[in-house]
Amino acid sequence: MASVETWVGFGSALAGVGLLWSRMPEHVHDEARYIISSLVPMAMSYFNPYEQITVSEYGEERFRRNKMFDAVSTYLSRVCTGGACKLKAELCNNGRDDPIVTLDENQEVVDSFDGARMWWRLCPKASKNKGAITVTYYPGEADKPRCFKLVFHKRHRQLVLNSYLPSVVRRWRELTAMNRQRRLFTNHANEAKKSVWTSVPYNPPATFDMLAMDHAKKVEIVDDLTTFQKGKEYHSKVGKAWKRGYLLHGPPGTGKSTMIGAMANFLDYDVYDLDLTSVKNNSELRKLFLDTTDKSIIVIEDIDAIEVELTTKRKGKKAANGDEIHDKRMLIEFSDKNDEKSKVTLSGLLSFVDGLWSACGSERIFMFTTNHIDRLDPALIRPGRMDKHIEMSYCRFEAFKVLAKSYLDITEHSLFAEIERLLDDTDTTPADVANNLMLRSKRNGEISRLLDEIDGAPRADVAKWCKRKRDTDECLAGFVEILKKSKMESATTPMDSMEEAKEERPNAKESYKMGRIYDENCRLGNAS
Ligand SMILES: Nc1ncnc2c1ncn2[C@@H]1O[C@H](COP(=O)(O)OP(=O)(O)OP(=O)(O)O)[C@@H](O)[C@H]1O
Ligand SMILES: [Mg+2]
Repeated sequence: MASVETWVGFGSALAGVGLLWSRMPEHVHDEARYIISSLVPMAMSYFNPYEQITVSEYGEERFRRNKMFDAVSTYLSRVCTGGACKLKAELCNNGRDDPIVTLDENQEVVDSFDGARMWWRLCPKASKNKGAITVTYYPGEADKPRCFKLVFHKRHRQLVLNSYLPSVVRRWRELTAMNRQRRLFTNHANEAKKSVWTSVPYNPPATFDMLAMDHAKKVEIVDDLTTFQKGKEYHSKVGKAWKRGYLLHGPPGTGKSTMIGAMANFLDYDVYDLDLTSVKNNSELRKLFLDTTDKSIIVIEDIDAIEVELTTKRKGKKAANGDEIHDKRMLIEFSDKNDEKSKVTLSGLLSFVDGLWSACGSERIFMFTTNHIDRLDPALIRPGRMDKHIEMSYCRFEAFKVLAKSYLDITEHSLFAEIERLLDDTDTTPADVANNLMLRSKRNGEISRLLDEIDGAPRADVAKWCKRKRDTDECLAGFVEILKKSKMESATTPMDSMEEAKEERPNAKESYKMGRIYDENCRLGNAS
């Protein structure tokens, strides 16, 4: 009976509040609604005993990837997938047969730490404003990136912040050190037209031992790299960013790319091969640089071709005033410059090499390669800009001996003296020499005959057998003939016409570069 009275009293009180509400002026309604809406979450959080931490894939400013996200992802996939029923498996191209298994989106897993329970969930990418039209500076910015949500009891807040999360990061570092796979990254435009890195496992076969070049120069480079790698304290003592810049220059086929592979092997660093043609502007370039990791080599190949593009922008005014433009590639690029779509500038690039931004990150090596050092902007080659200029040159006898050892497994031969003389008289690249010391195409028929003869034997055995059978004398004699021919040709071709021919006929690589620039212009709608 008493309870019925209570309900009746409660009903009349509600009716009274309703009447009061309807009599109140409109602005009081708004005020009251505001107070209620701010009180509700407070009341809810008072009664809710759980707290939540979000670990987003990208930082708030969407500028760089959140390493904590990677740490949590690796940690959970190694430690907590036991109780999960929705997983994702991926086979990495690293030669291993065991797939990498990670949590699928919206799958919740439970971890325990020091007696406390932690609930983790991977939330998918979501649109910030469903149905609404959002105008953003960057395409794709309207999306909320993927994130991990960690839920735990309020009383474990200090434990989570001071012990649990640091232990997740520590475990992540241990796991990545244990399963480290060197990677080769390259940038390309994603579906949102932003340049992003993608990577593949990277195990270059090149080492310094097989690199054909002047021995003293090789030792100097190896010493330089060793000093750099051990230079953490030295760099912080002298207040210098822990980075080093190399400019590799020399004709095509002299081993510049091979040298990068050898350096990556020697230092055990990742390689970032930066393709400037797919970077829209300086801010995109900055984001790419910030997304690189420590202990890495950042490579810009053929800087002369790209640099034409960059310097044209700087020299654009001069050219617009009517100066003659001699370089064909410059003309192609010039049309691009005028519409201001591409705004990567040389100064933007250099700010990472030795400018303000170079201090972001440590233990990084910048490598620029070029076939034409004489075509580079003086700003790029001025003293102190790149720490070391390394010239990769034509193959002389010392370098030849390295190749003979690698390809033919010999250190002495009666033809060596003649080869030494001929190499001094001709400009033969190590790539040409290597090519001539390999099983040449005219022997392909011979190989297939041998394969037929020993039908059924395992391929590896056949290959070994063929290699043993290879006639070193014949190979070297053939090489001597090629060198003699090339010496005769260079003696009969007047120097001037050789230079002209070089200028007029771009080699395959230059055509490729021109094609790449042309394609880029087509993409931007500038091709004429
Ligand atoms: N110095 C060298 N030592 C050993 N091998 C070499 C050397 N130079 C070239 N080679 C051989 O020639 C091939 C091509 O060389 P590489 O790509 O390194 O030349 P590059 O200087 O980078 O040429 P480009 O200027 O065209 O990029 C290599 O795969 C390697 O087998
Ligand atoms: Mg190269």
